Formats: sequence, C-alpha cells, structure tokens
Amino acid sequence: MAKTFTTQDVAAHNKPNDLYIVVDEDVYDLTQFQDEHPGGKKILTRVAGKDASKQFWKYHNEGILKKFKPKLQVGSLNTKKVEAAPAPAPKEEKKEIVKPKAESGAVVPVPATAEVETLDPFGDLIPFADPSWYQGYHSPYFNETHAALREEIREWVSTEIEPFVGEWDEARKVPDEIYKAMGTRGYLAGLMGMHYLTEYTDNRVKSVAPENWDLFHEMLLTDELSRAGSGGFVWNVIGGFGIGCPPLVKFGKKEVVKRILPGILNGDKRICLAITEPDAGSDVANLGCEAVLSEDGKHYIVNGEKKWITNGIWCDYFTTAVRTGTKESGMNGVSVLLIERSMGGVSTRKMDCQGVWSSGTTYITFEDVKVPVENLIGKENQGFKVIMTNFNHERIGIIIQCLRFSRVCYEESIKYAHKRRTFGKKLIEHPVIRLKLAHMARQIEASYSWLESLIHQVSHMEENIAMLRLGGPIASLKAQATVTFEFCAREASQIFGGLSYSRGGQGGKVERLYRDVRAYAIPGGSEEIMLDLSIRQSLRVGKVMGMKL
Ligand code: HEM
Repeated sequence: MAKTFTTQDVAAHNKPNDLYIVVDEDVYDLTQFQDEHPGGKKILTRVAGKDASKQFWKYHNEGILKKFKPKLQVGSLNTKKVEAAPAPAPKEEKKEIVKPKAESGAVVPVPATAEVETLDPFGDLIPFADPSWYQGYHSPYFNETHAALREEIREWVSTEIEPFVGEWDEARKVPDEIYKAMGTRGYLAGLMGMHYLTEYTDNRVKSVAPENWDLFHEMLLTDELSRAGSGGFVWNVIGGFGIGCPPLVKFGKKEVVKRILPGILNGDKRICLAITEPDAGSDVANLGCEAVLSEDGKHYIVNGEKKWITNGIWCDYFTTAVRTGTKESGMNGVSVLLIERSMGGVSTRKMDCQGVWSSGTTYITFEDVKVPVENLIGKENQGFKVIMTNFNHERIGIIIQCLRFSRVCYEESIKYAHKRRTFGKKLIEHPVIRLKLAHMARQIEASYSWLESLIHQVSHMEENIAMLRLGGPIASLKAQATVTFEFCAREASQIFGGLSYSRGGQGGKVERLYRDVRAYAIPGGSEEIMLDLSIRQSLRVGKVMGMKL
C-alpha cells in the first residue's frame, strides 16, 4: 500500500463522517464500513483516529483482516518497516550429522539412517496444531515435493478460501470458480487413490511432477484443504468427485471414460456417487432403485430414489448403485451405472441438513431414465465389488478430514486461550484448560501416526489385497477419527464458550465444525458398523494368515 501516514495524520480522521483507525501500523478507513460493522458503530467511534490494534485483536481473528484489508486499508504508518523482498533461497548446505556419542553407563540409540535430514519447519509452529513433520521432526514419508505442495495449497487456502468459507456455508454454496480452480490447478486428477491421471487432462499440479505424485501428496491435499475448517467446503470440492469418479476410471468402459473424464478433471463437469436410499444405507445389499434391461438389450430403464447424495444438486453425472437382479439376490443383484443428467428423468432437490451446508446434500429421483448399456460400470450384478473397492479410499479421505478438523479445533482453542482472560489469568494459565488441550493433542497425534502408517501400507499393497487386509484397520481408524473429531469439537466449544454457540466471529470455525461432526460419524460407514467390521474383517484376515487362538 503506497500511502504513508503519521499518527497525527490519522488522528485528524476522528469523526463518524471521517473515521480512520490503525491496526498493526496499517491504516483503515472505516467511514463507509461502520454502518455494517457487526460489532456496532459506536465502538468504532470510540477509537476513531487512534491505534485500535489491542481492541481489534481482542474481538477478531486473522481471517477478518485477510478478508477486509483489500477493501478498507488506505495506507500504513510511516513507522512501519517496509517488508523486505524474500531473500533468495540459501544454497543447499550439507548439514553436519551429529552422531550420538556414548558416555559410560548411558544407552545411546543409534539412528538406523543417520543421513536422513528433516524438512524446514513450516507454519505457525504451534505444537500439535500441524503434523510433527511440519515442525522439524524426522519422517520416512514426506520429502521436498510434499513440502512444496503443502506451501502451494496453504497459500491458496489461506488467501482465497479460509476467509470466505463461513459465507459459503451460509449461502449453501461454494462459488463455481473455486471448483473450476480445483481442475485447473491440477488437483482433481490427483485425488483418486492412484497414480496421477495425466492421460485425460493437460492440467498439472504446479509444485509436483505427475511422476512423483504419491498417496502422501493426495493425503496432504485433502489435509491442507480441510484446514479451512469447513466440512461443507471440503465435500463441495472433493466429496462427490472423490468417491464418484474412481469407480468410473477403474471399471468404466474406455469409450465412456474418454468421452466424459476430461470435462470432469478440468472442473467443468461434476460427478457424484449415488448409493444411499431412503431405506438403505450401510446395508448396500438391500438397495431398491431398479434398473431393468430394455427388450432390445440396449438400455437400462432406471426408477428409484437416492438420499443424502453429496454434490448431487450440481452434478452432471451420477455413479449410481442399482438393482439389476431380484430383491432376494441381495448384493449379487447390484450393479453400478453411470447416469447422465442429460438423459432426462433425473430430478434433484437440495436437502436441509444439520451440517456440511455448502456441500449440496441432495435427494434424487430417477424416473424412467434410459441409460445405455455402455454406461455400466463393472459387470452386471457385480456392482458390489465396484462399491467395495471404493470404501478404503473414501474412509481414508474421511479420516484425513476429521483429523485436520480436530487440529483446527485444537489450534483455534490454543490461540484463543492465549488471549482470553478470565479470573485475572489467561485461559492457558488455567490447568483445566491445558488438560482439555492435552486430551485433544494426544488423540490427534496417535490417530495421525496410524493414518500415515496405513497410507504407507496402501501405497505398497496390491489393490485387492489392500481392500481385504486393510479394510479392518481402516474401518477402526475411521471410527477413531470421528470420535476424536467429536471430542475436539466439544472441548473446543467449551473453551470458546458463548463464542462457539453463536455463528460467525471468533468461535465461528468451532461452531461450524461442531455442526459438521455427524456428517462424518454416520456416512461412509457409521461408527458402530466400522468398529464391528474392524474386528470381523481383521479376524478373517488373521485366519488366512494362520492366526493361532
Ligand atoms: C478493520 C477494522 C474492522 C473490521 C473489518 C471489523 C469487522 C468485524 C466483523 C466482520 C465482525 C463480526 C464477527 C467476526 O466475523 O469476527 C466484527 C465484530 C466485532 N467487532 Fe469489529 N471490525 C473492525 C474493527 C473493530 C474495532 C477497532 C473494534 C473495537 C474497538 C471492533 C469490535 C468488534 C466487536 C465488539 C465485535 C463483536 C464481537 C462478538 O460478536 O463477540 N471491531 N467486526
């Protein structure tokens, strides 16, 4: 901002019809804004012409300045240091590896790989608010390409997304250009639990070459997007796509994939997964939406309803589970069809739900929709396998989001606890508050380590084997992650008090996430079903492995 002011200059703008204030040595003209200021007009008049930094930080968080700065800032104080241009990256210096020396009587662990170096610290460095590899811890999973991606996404999220997710939630929609950017930034092509899909789009991720892309990049993408602290936003941009698109890519007919995938990966067209029905959720074998083959064998005629379908309202394509066999055939009579809105007979209605408001939860009706047989995904009556193959990927996505949301609750709480004072002390000085933070942190870190380990396993196992062997642990971690999220949202809410009971403002993220909890604990396999499956499936695997009881 070019214009500079002295404190005397600012002091002259001290009336309601000419009202400037200073926050952190930047000067803001609030003359027009004061009428719409949610905290009131009078409170601003009291600090007109003055440095109001202290008052400002008492009532707001960083997001407010990011959002309003471009509109309200008119300059800076002459005392403000000009921000130096970023220094050129230092030449790679070989760090000296300090080898532990044994002293008599002491046991010194010798690192297995003494040459491994840590990545540069990144972010606010608040313990546990980011994963430990952001804070100079050693990690076998993350390298410079992950660090570069982390920086790229964080920059985008903190400037163009995080300050606006509250508005988008209230409006029940994320602007279309954000979804489009997910395509042009090359993110959609990297979100399918497999290699980076170069063959269907020219878009590329700026900081990571496709050949270097791995499941930890995908994890990081979801994790950093979730840092915006809105389940609605994350589900809007990756919810329907992340579960609706992989079955098409893996099991769809080549011609169909070639025809529609480029439009999807570029962010122009949208796809979702339609399985759940008013009367069938986790028990997929009970599906009723029927697809009957036409007499000439060229089409399926689809009739039925789908409920709680993420993104459905905006979608062009629906990866849909239908019944092609008899009711009695259970899971052996289920197929998956790619239904296109343009085929006619598809109606979508937005549902009003407790949380994830901007994700577009939808009720769908199919009425005599004529679907060409080429749109069958996988084989007829073998749709259950297609659906099952998707589950691990979907659940890992849910786990990543829940753990980051838990961190957001923790991060918001620890920041607030450092500024809010009660009974003459900062909240952080009260042991009862530190206890809450400690219980959040231990659950987050333990769950995150298990997540890293499971992603490492998925990366190294053949897909069918991973589906069987990791189904149990992933189900267990899904339940662990949603319980952790619920706990953190609750405890953060207690720390924020009334501020997280009302919407928006300093406790806004916590209030929103608290509302989003059930959207994670129920779909993708409810906690109860996950926990039961974790033991049943693991015992099955144990038996094959030769378990001795
Ligand atoms: C750049 C200047 C300012 C902007 C853009 C701004 C913006 C806002 C916004 C958007 C809110 C709604 C709550 C939220 O989203 O956090 C709010 C609330 C509030 N603001 Fe400001 N504000 C500014 C300066 C100030 C100053 C200088 C004071 C105090 C002297 C103040 C006091 C308050 C209070 C008391 C609330 C209500 C907080 C609550 O609901 O708990 N604001 N402000």
